[in-house]
Amino acid sequence: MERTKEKITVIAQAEYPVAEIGNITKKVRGRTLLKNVSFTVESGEICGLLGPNGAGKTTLIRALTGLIRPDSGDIIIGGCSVVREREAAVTNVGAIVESPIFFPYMTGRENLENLALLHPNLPDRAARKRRVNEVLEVVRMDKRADEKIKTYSLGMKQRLGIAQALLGDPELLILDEPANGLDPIGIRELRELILKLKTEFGKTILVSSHLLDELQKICDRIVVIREGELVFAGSRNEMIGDHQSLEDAFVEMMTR
Ligand SMILES: Nc1ncnc2c1ncn2[C@@H]1O[C@H](COP(=O)(O)OP(=O)(O)OP(=O)(O)O)[C@@H](O)[C@H]1O
Repeated sequence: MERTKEKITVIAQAEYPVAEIGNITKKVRGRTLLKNVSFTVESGEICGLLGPNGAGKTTLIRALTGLIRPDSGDIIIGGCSVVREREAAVTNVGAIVESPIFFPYMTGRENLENLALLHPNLPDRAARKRRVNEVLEVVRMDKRADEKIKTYSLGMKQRLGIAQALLGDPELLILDEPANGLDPIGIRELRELILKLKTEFGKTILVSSHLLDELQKICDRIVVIREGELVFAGSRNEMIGDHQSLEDAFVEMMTR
């Protein structure tokens, strides 16, 4: 009997998208930043969000994290509406939006323990300490956790940012331009971490970047927006089609 129940839960999880963006429009001072954007992010996938400068990627990510409210349409994350049940919906999301901000004179661990106070599912000190240890290990920052942030490289800060995003064990992890400013070693470490989060921890990840080679290496699906409108949503291989690379396909799509 118990086994049947477990099975049903697993099937149900796999059947529904982790995030459903349904026809969202956002206007600011008469200007349309997002226009009827719809797509889904499926469970366990890495979805790349692409678009030229000013396309609306960060605006879309701000809507997904509940920082701004769409004028129309809805976003459902983990079954909860960001518009109608904002708090419940955003507990299903962990995000780094551009470079994460930490207190430089505190250690990585102290910063995370502070941020863990914001999570309702980490009610006591022992639970917070345990979770902070876990996420530090996942991002391979456990050995440097007791050093001050001001001694960290950008790559280490980005990994700590991902650790912060994982604190609440979210269904959906959103990374806005996480590779910005990283050197090739930092980019490789970040790529390995993102892939590990998918394969070992089953995370669903939405990642925006202008580094199309990187997205080609890690993404299962691609969503492209331009001037606030969706121009493509499909598998990475569908997007590449007959082109040599994702970059070629993207440039062709943008100049068509
Ligand atoms: N609060 C705001 N008020 C007015 N315009 C805004 C506001 N926020 C963003 N914009 C404009 O909306 C457009 C989309 O911005 P957004 O930051 O979402 O683009 P992006 O795709 O993330 O760009 P980039 O790749 O350069 O980071 C830009 O033209 C930007 O100037």
